[in-house]
Amino acid sequence: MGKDDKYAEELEVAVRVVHMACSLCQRVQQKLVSDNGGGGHVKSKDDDSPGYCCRMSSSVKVFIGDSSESRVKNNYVKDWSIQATVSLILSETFGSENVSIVAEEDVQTLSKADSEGLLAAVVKAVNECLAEAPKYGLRIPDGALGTSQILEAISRCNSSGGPTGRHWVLDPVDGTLGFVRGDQYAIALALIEDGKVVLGVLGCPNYPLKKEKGAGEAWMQPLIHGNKKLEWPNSARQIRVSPCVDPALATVCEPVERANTDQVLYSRSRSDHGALDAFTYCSRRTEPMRVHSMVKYAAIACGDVEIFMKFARSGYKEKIWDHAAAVNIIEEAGGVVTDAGGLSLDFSRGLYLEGLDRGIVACCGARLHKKIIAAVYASWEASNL
Ligand SMILES: Nc1ncnc2c1ncn2[C@@H]1O[C@H](COP(=O)(O)OS(=O)(=O)O)[C@@H](OP(=O)(O)O)[C@H]1O
Ligand SMILES: [Mg+2]
Ligand SMILES: [Mg+2]
Ligand SMILES: [Mg+2]
Repeated sequence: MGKDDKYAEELEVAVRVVHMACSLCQRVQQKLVSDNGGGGHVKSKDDDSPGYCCRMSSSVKVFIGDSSESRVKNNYVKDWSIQATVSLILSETFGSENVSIVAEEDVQTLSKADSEGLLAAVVKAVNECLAEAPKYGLRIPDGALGTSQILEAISRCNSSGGPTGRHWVLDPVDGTLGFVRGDQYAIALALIEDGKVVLGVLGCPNYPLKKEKGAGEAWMQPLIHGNKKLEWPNSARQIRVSPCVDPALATVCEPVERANTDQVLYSRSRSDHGALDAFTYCSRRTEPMRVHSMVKYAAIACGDVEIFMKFARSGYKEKIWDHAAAVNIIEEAGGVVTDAGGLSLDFSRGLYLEGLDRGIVACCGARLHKKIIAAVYASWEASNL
């Protein structure tokens, strides 16, 4: 989160609306986990790619895979609901003509004739969520909202960002698999102005709060379940990245799903060239911390781990909503995030992180980052010999 006064109102609203979204997600996840007896039914993509299955409740069978056809849409009710809620609150606060939103979910599936049930569920969830808004100190539209208003709110999030102007960037729920497993997920809202991320808020309802340190311009605070005085920013405490500069002592944070990461650079670096292996190099001390979602970045920002590297498989283009809020928080907490070539991520070129060199390297500080980039180069060059 940037604390620049220029964005004080935006940050205030972003924190509050992400709180509301967390509250919605917690209700849904608790029900999900209790219905399926603990979330342990979900198989990973590694086990059964691409169409592994998960039982969400006694009556619903869920298929999750890489293609949208195999997703069970019910699981996206919360995503659409959060997207609608954020869109409505931002429009109400700043005026819809001033609000441009880039967000993950589209409205097509929901608008189809056979999606009446889904749409009804979204309308119900949004109205329930909005009813809580005053407790979070947020202004809401008058009266209960109907389907057309909610569809409109979701479809308004159709901006594709770009190099000029202000654009909100939203991932309503990041880490879908973590969510259905009853595990880690995140709600991510950022503001980009003229191509730069100027504030980011990450809601991580299942991430434990423990560290008592910090001095940066990033904060973490416990989730507050809407009461008259939302204790933001009073109950927030500043966070700071780990001071570690030695790769041999650093802990790496990894995705849970190996299918989401390259394994290209990873396996190349493990070939017989005797090359420095960037991955083993920086994970000698402990086992990697494997968590779903942008919580990986949050873990660096608050000093729990030191390194996160993501080298997506070739052909996969990273979307800005999967990184914007988290990158801002790491940087404000003293960390560094670049591509594998050492250049800053470019949020100014639309929906995707265009021009990304191989992948993303996030570290707790510049000194460690420099060493990791050098290690990645060494692995890369050796593997291309
Ligand atoms: N093939 C592939 N390669 C790389 N990245 C992908 C891929 N497919 C999906 N995604 C994006 O990854 C987001 C989830 O990543 P995670 O780090 O949470 O994955 S993991 O659950 O820890 O394995 C996930 O975000 P959400 O859709 O918001 O959950 C996707 O944006
Ligand atoms: Mg995501
Ligand atoms: Mg998402
Ligand atoms: Mg998704």
